[in-house]
Formats: sequence, structure tokens, C-alpha cells
Amino acid sequence: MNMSTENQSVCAVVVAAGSSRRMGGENKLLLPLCGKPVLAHTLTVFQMCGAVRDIVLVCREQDMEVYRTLAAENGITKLRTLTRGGDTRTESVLAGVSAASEACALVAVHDGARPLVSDEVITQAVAEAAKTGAAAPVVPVKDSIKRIENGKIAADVPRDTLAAVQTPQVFRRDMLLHALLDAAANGRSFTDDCAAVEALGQTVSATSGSYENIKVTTPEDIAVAEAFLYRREKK
Ligand SMILES: Nc1ccn([C@@H]2O[C@H](COP(=O)(O)OP(=O)(O)OP(=O)(O)O)[C@@H](O)[C@H]2O)c(=O)n1
Ligand SMILES: C[C@](O)(CO)[C@H](O)COP(=O)(O)O
Repeated sequence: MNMSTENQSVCAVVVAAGSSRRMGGENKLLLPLCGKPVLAHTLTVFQMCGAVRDIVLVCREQDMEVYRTLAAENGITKLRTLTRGGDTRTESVLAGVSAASEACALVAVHDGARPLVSDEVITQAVAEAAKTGAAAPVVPVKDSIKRIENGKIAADVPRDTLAAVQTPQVFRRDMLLHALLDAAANGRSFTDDCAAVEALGQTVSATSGSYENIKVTTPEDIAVAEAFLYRREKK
């Protein structure tokens, strides 16, 4: 499928303006993974994906030149705009979606910190959002889930309907923009973008995610991500 040649062009909004607090403070998106920065892996998957026309990269002011160079060195020719993010992920997504071209009917919001996303995961979410307006990849949770109160297990939460949501989360651009502007007007912030459109009553389709599509968050995630990358290289 090549959505960008149909009437629903896709802009990938890659958010990369976080503070890497849980990684220890150094910008985790510049840490090497098999010799290349985390963010270079992420951008390369979207560069190679036929469903994606443009890339908007959201960054902190101090990273702007470093990211521009990183994109040039890694052949990211789909990069249209580098734009400044905000203090929260929701603000950064709003900045990125606002910078996306109106020629793109769909936006695919992706964490710069998910370098192991695959073409298949992106393409499935895009295809579903092209039909329904909103879609996000999920994976079933593997652990038993408990509600904890005052340091004690207060309840067992049945996991058969639970899933962990990943990115890219794909939406009609006008729908997500409306939801994020509403969130901004009401001072609300969300941990993901589905929650912003759900707050306005929009249904989001669940598509197949991948257990490899981890978010590099804490130091041990680097070793896990490298193990997945080495396994891919061997295939
Ligand atoms: N104000 C923010 C916060 C997060 N992000 C981005 O959103 C993605 C997911 O966020 P997370 O993994 O939590 O990154 P950080 O916010 O950097 O991590 P931490 O919470 O540990 O500081 C990352 O690619 C991050 O760069 C962003 O663009 N702007
Ligand atoms: C968007 C996200 O990656 C979906 O799982 C996640 O919610 C980001 O959360 P974080 O608090 O910014 O790590």
C-alpha cells in the first residue's frame, strides 16, 4: 500500500522533546543503539515507509541543530519541519500536528523513543485510520494486573480485555488538532493521543502492535533494544 499516492497523505509527527528523566537526564534519543543514535533508527523506519509522505520532528530548542545534522547524516529526506516542543508530551504533539502540512489528511504521532517500530505496525495503523479516522497499535498485557492501595493488593484486574497501547497513533489531522486544542484550552494533558480524542467521544480502532516496539525509557531498555536489533540483523 502507498497511502501517500492516494488522497490521504500521511505526515509522521515524531515527538523528541522529552527530558529523559527516567534515563538519568542525558538525552536518551542521542544514545547509541548498535552504533547509531536511537532517534536515527526511529526516523529511518518512517523514511523507508511507503505510507508516509512527510516527517515533522518535534524537539527542544537546544537539540534543534543536533537533530538537523542527525537527519541529514541519515538521509531523512522526508523531514519537512523541525519544530519546538513543550513542557508536556501533549504540548509537543500539538506543536507537531500544528506544523504538519494541510495537504496531509492523516497524522501518525510517534515517540522518538520507539526505534523498533516496524513498517508493518505503521502501515496497519495508517490503513485503519484511513477507514475510521483514528487507530493505534496495541499488544495484550502479559502479566497479571493488580490494583495497589496503601502498599497492599486491593484488587485483581482481569487482563483479558487489557492491552498496552503503542505508537504510531494515527488520526485524521483535523480531528487530533481539534482534540489537542480543546485539551490546551482546558489545561488538560494526556499520556497518549488516543486519550485526547477519546475525551471528545471519538472511538479509536485497535490494530496489531509488536512486543518489539518498546519505548526506550529506563537504562535497561537500551540493552533490550540492542538485542532486538542484533536479532533483526541476523535474519
Ligand atoms: N514534553 C515532552 C515529553 C515527551 N516527549 C517525547 O515523547 C516521547 C515519549 O515520552 P517519554 O518516553 O516519557 O520521554 P521523556 O519525557 O523524555 O522521558 P521522562 O518522562 O523519563 O523524562 C519521547 O520520544 C519524548 O521525547 C516530547 O516530545 N515532549
Ligand atoms: C504514548 C505512549 O508511548 C503510549 O504508550 C505513552 O503513553 C507515553 O508515555 P510517557 O509517560 O510519555 O512515557
